Amino acid sequence: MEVKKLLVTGVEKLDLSINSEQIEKFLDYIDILLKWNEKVNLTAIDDPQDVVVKHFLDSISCATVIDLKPGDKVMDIGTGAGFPGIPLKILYPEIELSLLDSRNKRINFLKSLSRELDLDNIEFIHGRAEDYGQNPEYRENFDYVFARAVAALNILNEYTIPFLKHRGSFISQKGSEVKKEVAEALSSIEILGAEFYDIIPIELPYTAAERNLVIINKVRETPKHYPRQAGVPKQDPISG
Ligand SMILES: C[S@@+](CC[C@H](N)C(=O)[O-])C[C@H]1O[C@@H](n2cnc3c(N)ncnc32)[C@H](O)[C@@H]1O
Repeated sequence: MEVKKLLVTGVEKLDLSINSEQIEKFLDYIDILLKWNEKVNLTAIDDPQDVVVKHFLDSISCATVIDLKPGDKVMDIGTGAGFPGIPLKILYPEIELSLLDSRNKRINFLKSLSRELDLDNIEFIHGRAEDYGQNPEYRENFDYVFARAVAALNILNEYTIPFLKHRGSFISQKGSEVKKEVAEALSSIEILGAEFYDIIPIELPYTAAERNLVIINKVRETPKHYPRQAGVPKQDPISG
């Protein structure tokens, strides 16, 4: 199927809507991503149709379980080439998006991409989730946090939950191992001041891959000593 048609019908199948300006931005995103990818390692996916399904539709599928409103503060941790943050920003231009990644080459790509796509109200942060999670400007400050393909959920919780405001949500995209990951992450969710809410299976159009969204809600302040120093959550995940 033609790339544009794949995008438009895929968005419709997810019950979301898209206008012609947004379609153009997604198509430009493909060109810019694949051009940069020849020089900077951004993604293993280099076929435009796969970019639409595995990056764009997978990213925006997050919006099927939440109601993103103008002014919502959204953090994407380990955003890489902008997933899921940038596709969500294209579809919901009035959110305030922060993109964080520990690799500066990826942050530079995102700055250039955002200029070319004319996206505003995006903050670019080069650094580690563990460091910024202790920074009072960012801690307990976001309505939604996303982090796709960054770590197992018990590790990811320590990267993400400290950023959430009271009643904010961490939406985690997971594959077929979701139940096992959630079971292993329940104690970290509780310790970090959140509550497991639900696992929602997603039918991602044009693929048989199993996709799920895990919803975790912040209910208390995160204890001050979390997140621990950079590297520690991965070496020694919270268990219980
Ligand atoms: C496999 S990539 C996934 C990128 C993107 N989220 C996606 O789904 O395509 C993981 C990204 O997380 C970043 N990352 C891993 N651990 C991190 C940490 N502790 N703090 C900030 N970024 C991190 C890496 O630099 C990398 O860009």
